[in-house]
Amino acid sequence: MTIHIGADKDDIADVVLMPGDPYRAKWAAETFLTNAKCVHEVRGMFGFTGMWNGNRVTIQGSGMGMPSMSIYANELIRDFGVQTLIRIGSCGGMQPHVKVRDVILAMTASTVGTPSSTIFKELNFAPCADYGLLAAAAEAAKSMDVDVHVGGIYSSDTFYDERPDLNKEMQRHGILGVEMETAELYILAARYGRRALGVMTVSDHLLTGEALPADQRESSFGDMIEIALTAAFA
Ligand SMILES: O=P(O)(O)O[C@H]1O[C@H](CO)[C@@H](O)[C@H]1O
Ligand SMILES: O=c1cc[nH]c(=O)[nH]1
Repeated sequence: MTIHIGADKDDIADVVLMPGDPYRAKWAAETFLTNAKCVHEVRGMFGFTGMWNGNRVTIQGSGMGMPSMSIYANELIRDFGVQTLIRIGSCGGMQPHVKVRDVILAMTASTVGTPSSTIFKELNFAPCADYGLLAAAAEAAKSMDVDVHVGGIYSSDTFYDERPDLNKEMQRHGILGVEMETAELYILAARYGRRALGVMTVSDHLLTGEALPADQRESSFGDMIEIALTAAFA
């Protein structure tokens, strides 16, 4: 049990899926897992543990933004011994060929800064996905006939952006989408020798202004969850 995760150590599986939205965690657990049990609800940031295809899985909300992700990922890794962490998030599309509801597999996550920036100082560390998870997720998406893109994403510190020039530079350099957590997840996985991947569904588009409503962001992104589960146990 930690300050932010009120579960016993045995309640958390070795594989954890992490949506930003705790209600996406609830929906995913109820939809994809058998015998899903809510293992804690500290701050309403639910954790559920259940079975998928004979494998034990936890789905734990991360909250929004890298400081929140850092708290949950640190505790999952350091206190609960979690080995595989897969973000199942939403993101904004940044390229014309990336459409709303497409799935993005984040090979890398560029940032302005993360909670870990203070330790890197002048270094520009390159946060990247675990290759095995990335390859397995790409294979799963292909076999499911999902519209998937593999490439770089941008993990922003802000949702309401006062620096539109940063998004423009990311777009100019081929970045596929923007979200707010993956870079710090990749850095923590690298630091502690764990496997991590960011799988995101495009919920809105920076070029077209399209945007899905909150209820669809919570409970309709099933393809990415199936991709994440398949990759975790490939
Ligand atoms: O839908 P989630 O997983 O929370 O992800 C995205 O949505 C939130 C912003 O609305 C940020 O957390 C961003 O990363
Ligand atoms: O962080 C996010 C998430 C979804 N859409 C965005 O534009 N940004």
